[in-house]
Amino acid sequence: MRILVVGAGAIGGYFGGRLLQAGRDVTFLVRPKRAAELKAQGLVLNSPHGDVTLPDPPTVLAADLQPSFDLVLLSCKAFDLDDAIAAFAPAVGPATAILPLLNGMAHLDVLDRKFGGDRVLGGQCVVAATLNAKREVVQLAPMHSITFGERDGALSARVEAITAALSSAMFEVHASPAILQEMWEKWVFLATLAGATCAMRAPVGVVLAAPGGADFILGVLDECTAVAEAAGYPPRAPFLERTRGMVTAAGSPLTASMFRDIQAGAPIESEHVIGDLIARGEAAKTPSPRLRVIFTHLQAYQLQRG
Ligand SMILES: NC(=O)C1=CN([C@@H]2O[C@H](COP(=O)(O)OP(=O)(O)OC[C@H]3O[C@@H](n4cnc5c(N)ncnc54)[C@H](OP(=O)(O)O)[C@@H]3O)[C@@H](O)[C@H]2O)C=CC1
Ligand SMILES: CC(C)(CO)C(=O)C(=O)O
Repeated sequence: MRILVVGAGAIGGYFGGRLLQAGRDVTFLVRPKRAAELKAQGLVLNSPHGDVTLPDPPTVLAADLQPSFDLVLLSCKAFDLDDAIAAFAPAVGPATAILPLLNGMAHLDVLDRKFGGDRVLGGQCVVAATLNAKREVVQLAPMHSITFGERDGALSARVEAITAALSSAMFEVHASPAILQEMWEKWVFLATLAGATCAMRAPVGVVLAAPGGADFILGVLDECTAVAEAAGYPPRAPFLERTRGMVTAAGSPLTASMFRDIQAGAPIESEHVIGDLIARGEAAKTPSPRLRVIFTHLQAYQLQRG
């Protein structure tokens, strides 16, 4: 299976790197600066599962991209989605499947409009990864999984083929018959975690130690849950139990990738992760007052970045 990984940042570099390490046919669609970095130093993964340097990984620039690939693994940030779509579109043929790993949901509509819903799978990943100053991929915690599936729940032949192609590359792969539900739950978790830790500029444990911290985090979780319910994807009880446990664990160092982006002064996916949730809630007459404050705070950060 020919796999095009769009972007070689934190998650694209991590999952694409593990696939390459496992001998899969992987090419990274990158921009010139990242192409030069990968050429010079290889793709370096620093990970609790073992460090590896993959010298001279296969890369391609948008201008040189030829049809067609079997699978596009989309790993850009939401604010780069339009550019990324323009870049990888030539790689998409009649049988290409597009598997996005972005947080949030709105990218599915954008991909559907451009390529047609039949080509677009649902997907999400769980990993904590970042690029360090040397532009190496650093995995910050052991968890690493990709969950994906047909949005109508079918266990199709291409889902089986993609499962086989992604398997045995160190990370977990789950083919899900309920991928939209899983994406909504991931969104609820991520929006709670990113919203609360970014607004308070502190990991979960520190927020909890502050007066009103637990009420604040659980209030954000309730608001995100209410929006998911209004959208027809009520989070399931085991998910809520697990999530409540994670966001109320005393002393927890847990943060979100958005928190790391703010610490680095980088752009953030505030519209995609928080703004879109508020908008969907308002459309369903489900107000999210805490999320609105968080969103204003995040947009003020974005404005100050210029
Ligand atoms: N980091 C994490 O731990 C997790 C992140 N996520 C989600 O995954 C998504 C990606 O996040 P993350 O990996 O952290 O982001 P990064 O910024 O680390 O990586 C995104 C990469 O996409 C590349 N890119 C953007 N546009 C293009 C383009 N037109 N052509 C080629 N490459 C392009 C960027 O390239 P360039 O270097 O040239 O800018 C960059 O390397 C987000 O939606 C995030 O919320 C989900 C789970 C965990
Ligand atoms: C919550 C987490 C770590 C799970 O993968 C994530 O998606 C993020 O930080 O962006």
